Amino acid sequence: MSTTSPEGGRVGIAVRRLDPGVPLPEYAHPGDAGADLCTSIDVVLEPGERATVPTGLAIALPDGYAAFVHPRSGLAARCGVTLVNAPGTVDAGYRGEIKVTLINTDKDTPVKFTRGDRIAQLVVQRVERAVFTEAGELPGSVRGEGGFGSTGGHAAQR
Ligand SMILES: O=c1ccn([C@H]2C[C@H](O)[C@@H](COP(=O)(O)OP(=O)(O)OP(=O)(O)O)O2)c(=O)[nH]1
Ligand SMILES: [Mg+2]
Repeated sequence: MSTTSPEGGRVGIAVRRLDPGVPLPEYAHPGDAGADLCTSIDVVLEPGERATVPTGLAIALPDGYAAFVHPRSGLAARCGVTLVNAPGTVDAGYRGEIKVTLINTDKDTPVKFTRGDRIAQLVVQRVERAVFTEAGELPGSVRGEGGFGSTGGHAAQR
């Protein structure tokens, strides 16, 4: 099966279930950018704890694509659960299991996930490969070297 043949205008991605009971990534609505990923295990995150959680899935992305593991905003807002490495990058050549490194940022409340719960979302994107060429000087720009808050307006400074 080709991973590059578009299906209904979408890119086709081969998915291997390492755990036969887990669902494939699924878009909850038409037009969603992220397809939900589920945990293949039961896991409890104590306050402040992180864990790398298996999804039971491996994928083969076509060359020129990458997939990014993003947090779910509902989990972040309701429970304080996010990803340590948001967004996680899944390379086109990666054939291992997709894993999700969750952290419970809440100070008091443990969060329990049961096998099959949606824990993150996968955004598939085309990506450019760059050629990095050393240069003694860079072309000028309006921003120049200003960064890291150079435009001001940070709450902590008020
Ligand atoms: O949230 C994530 C992030 C990465 N990966 C997998 C896919 C990716 O292709 C591989 C390597 O990720 P990354 O390059 O971010 O990690 P690294 O620490 O640089 O490892 P490596 O030395 O293997 O590149 O790990 C996941 O399953 N989930
Ligand atoms: Mg890497």
